[in-house]
Amino acid sequence: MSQAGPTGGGKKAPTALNAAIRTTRPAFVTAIVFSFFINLLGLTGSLYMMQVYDRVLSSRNLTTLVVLTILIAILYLVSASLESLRTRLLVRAGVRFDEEVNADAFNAVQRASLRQPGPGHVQALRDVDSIREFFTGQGLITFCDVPWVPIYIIAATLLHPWYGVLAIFTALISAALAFANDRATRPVLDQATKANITAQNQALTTFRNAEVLQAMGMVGRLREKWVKHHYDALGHQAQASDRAGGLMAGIKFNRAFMQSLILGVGAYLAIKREISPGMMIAASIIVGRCVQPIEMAISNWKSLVNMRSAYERVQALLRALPAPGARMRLPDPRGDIAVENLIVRVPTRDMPVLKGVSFAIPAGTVLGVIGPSAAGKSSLARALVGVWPAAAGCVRLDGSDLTHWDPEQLGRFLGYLPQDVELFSGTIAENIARFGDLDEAGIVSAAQLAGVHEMIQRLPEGYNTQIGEGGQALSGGQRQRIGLARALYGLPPILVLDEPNASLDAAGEQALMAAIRQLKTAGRTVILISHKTNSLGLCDAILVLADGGVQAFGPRDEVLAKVLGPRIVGAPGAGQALGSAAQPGIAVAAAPG
Ligand SMILES: Nc1ncnc2c1ncn2[C@@H]1O[C@H](COP(=O)(O)OP(=O)(O)OP(=O)(O)O)[C@@H](O)[C@H]1O
Repeated sequence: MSQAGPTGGGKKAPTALNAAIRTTRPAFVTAIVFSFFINLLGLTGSLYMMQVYDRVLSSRNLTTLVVLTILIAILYLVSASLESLRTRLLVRAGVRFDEEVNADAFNAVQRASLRQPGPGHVQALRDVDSIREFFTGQGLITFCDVPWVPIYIIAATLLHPWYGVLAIFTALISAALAFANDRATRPVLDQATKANITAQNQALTTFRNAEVLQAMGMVGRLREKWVKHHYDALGHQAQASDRAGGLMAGIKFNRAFMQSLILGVGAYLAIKREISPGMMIAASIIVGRCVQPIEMAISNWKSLVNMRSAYERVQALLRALPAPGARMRLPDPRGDIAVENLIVRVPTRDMPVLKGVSFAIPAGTVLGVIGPSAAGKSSLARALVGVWPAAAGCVRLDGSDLTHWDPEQLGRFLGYLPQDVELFSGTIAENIARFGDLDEAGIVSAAQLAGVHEMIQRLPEGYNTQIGEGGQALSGGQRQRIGLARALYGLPPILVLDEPNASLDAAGEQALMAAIRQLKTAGRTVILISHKTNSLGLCDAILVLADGGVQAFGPRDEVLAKVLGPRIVGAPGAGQALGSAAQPGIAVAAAPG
């Protein structure tokens, strides 16, 4: 096994995968010991045959036959029990293995998805399954049998040294073929797996946009893209099968010829009276069993190669995105926010999207964030809730750098409504309660605050309505309002709302304004990103972003006066003026306070 293989983590930092292997190693070692006895008992068939041929047939003694038959039945029963125990042991070890690694793998997939959104990272969870299945299924058992080939060689040698030589020769040829098989197929199978993963990911993202494909006749073109990767995978698989096919033919020849050769050699030795006919039959079985584990290993080689690639992929992911160290529990935040010279990069790009943003607001402030498209408003929202890390500078919450908080603890104090509201499969109540304990009063009051309680009550199952994958059973506006209720759940001290009114009707907007007013009364800090301007009237302060930098920041009227000129602040249509005079592309109107 390579350095990165399941038994060795090299000099690199150990991961949950190493820990899982370490925890389950005793079970695997026990399974190997069981395999020893199972293989030892595997000799009983040939010994029985030898005794029947040489003892029972020559002496015509039926009592011996009965005793031998009872004995072999007992030995077979022991062997079957050991096999069953071995399977149970491996299955339980598999569960323990999974328990050790699944949380870290899931969290690493989550971190990877934050860096680069897409379905591809989920492959790591499938990879953990393949590793577990290898270790607990036929894969490991097959390879457990290989080390006991020497037992059969010794048994064959005890029958006659020539058989020992034949057994070694046969095992060596099979091993050479297995090695050749690995060399020939591993790189191609690796490429096939990669192409397969790419094809599957592409299909996943394509079908997520099934409506767009249908409406604009894009199915054919996107299918062509998928087919390219799919054929790529098929081509590599075919190439691997071609290469393995030739070797399998060699293996078949080896097996057939050796069986005959062993019988031929046996006949010669029997004629020379060096062995009995019973020994001749037993030897052909024993030498055959030298080849069997090796052949099984060859046919399971693909699963070993796949497991090894899966292991390396998971290990690489866990190493690239290690779990952050434990954080000290900080006191519950009030909601003071200070952003200090914040530089943020899109995780997949070098170019910063926020280029030294600084501002500070005390707890209880409602801050409006405006600016043209691509100014960096959503990027700032992501940085404020700790989704995108600061490349330089920092975001402070009650004076503590955001990175000093335990994300799970911090999450309770944050309400975040992203621009693209993503709800999860489950009930409305579960979604509002963020899939935590269902605090019914809290759920209803969050829904009421978001102005969505009546709408939920009109649904057939009310709060228990299943909303389907991604909330597909709801309209865009409903999704946004339930997303708002989720953000408001538990009245967190800080709320970051990214275009919360993008899909709202007039009633929805009114509910949103009422909610912000109540949040303000309750002393919550609200960051409100909006292209719509009727919400600006509720803001205490305004931050104008442009090209990733702060263009203006301060009390609402001051900023508007600075951007628009004092004469038109608060005047009807002021937003239009801001939109055209200062920020092309934004319609900002000062709303009644
Ligand atoms: N996931 C991403 N991958 C790559 N680039 C991104 C990503 N998200 C944002 N960007 C880039 O970052 C810049 C700022 O985007 P951001 O979404 O923060 O702007 P915005 O001000 O919220 O715009 P809008 O008002 O249109 O929502 C843009 O140039 C955008 O291309």
